[in-house]
Amino acid sequence: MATPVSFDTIRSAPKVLLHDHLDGGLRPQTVIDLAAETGYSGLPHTDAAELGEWFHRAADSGSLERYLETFSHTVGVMQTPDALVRVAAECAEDLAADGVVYAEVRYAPELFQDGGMTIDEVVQAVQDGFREGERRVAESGKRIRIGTLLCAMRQNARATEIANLAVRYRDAEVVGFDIAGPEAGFPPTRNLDAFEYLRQQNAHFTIHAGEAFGLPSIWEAIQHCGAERLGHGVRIVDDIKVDDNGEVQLGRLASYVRDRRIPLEMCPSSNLQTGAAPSLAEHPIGLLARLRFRVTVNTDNRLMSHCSMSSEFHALHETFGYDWADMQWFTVNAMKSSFLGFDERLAIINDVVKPGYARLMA
Ligand SMILES: O=c1[nH]cnc2c1ncn2[C@H]1C[C@H](O)[C@@H](CO)O1
Ligand SMILES: [Zn+2]
Repeated sequence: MATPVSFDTIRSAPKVLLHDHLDGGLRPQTVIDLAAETGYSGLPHTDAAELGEWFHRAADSGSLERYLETFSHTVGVMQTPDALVRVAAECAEDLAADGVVYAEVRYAPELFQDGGMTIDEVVQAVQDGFREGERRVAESGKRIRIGTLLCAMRQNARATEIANLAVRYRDAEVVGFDIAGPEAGFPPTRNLDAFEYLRQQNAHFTIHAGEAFGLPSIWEAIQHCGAERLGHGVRIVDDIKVDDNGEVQLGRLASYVRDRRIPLEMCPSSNLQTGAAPSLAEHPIGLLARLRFRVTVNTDNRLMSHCSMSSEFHALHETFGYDWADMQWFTVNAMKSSFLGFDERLAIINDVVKPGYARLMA
């Protein structure tokens, strides 16, 4: 008989995470410890439970801009190499404890230079932290692999420099590039040089698009910039019509995204907080999964959204009735869409993901 689906059994299932921000996933106690160690005095609370609650409430703002304001505190305490090593190592441990077997964790190196670190020192510290975290996880008898994506912030003008950094560290588990930050007023085409450079280097990139802004942003990300995946991409539903009889009609852009199997890095809890979807029941993931878009499930910011891969899967199970087969589908979708090489993706799917779900479904 199949294992019943519950939060605890979902935690034991192998999961793959493609969209998680390093500076959005700190443990509240770590924020407090690092603030004390580094002399950061701006925290609204010094009790871990209260601080965790504060992040969640403050991020629950209905707007992406206000949601992003909460990052000033996490970024504020991540300005030394030691802080970055600790945050990255704990990130690997927390994800592994939640049953994540492969993750692509992203961050913007340019945000961590206030204390004088060079951009290379930032990347090296984060890489050291992830390797340390992977080692601790292996010691505990589990296994996780973490690739990183380097983000450039839309509002700054350093995309080409950060793209170059991603290429320089591509053989050290930096698997790709992204642009993040406020979407309205900062179209991805501002960074065309960076995307052109990455394509010439045969490098991988995703773009946050179609979260706070609609179809033009998605269209630019794919057709002008050449994004392989879409961060969020929820607004692709604006190009899908469902009539009163339930008949579905896809516009040209939605068809293109589905036909080309362009992965959607969907982050349901985050979308509820920024106002990109009104409720989980009305979240476009239901329709997009039913239409067999290449949907993946992600956390975005575990601290701000007070979530994990397991809590996202569990909420989706309760809302849409997704079962183990659906969770395996999301997980295989994610692994197929990762920026690892083909052989490595296949090995994780065949050796880890499929046997894990087979056990749960047996
Ligand atoms: O959902 C998001 N949309 C756009 N930008 C975001 C989102 N979540 C986090 N960020 C920003 C804030 C972080 O400081 C930055 C790099 O991780 O990315
Ligand atoms: Zn994001």
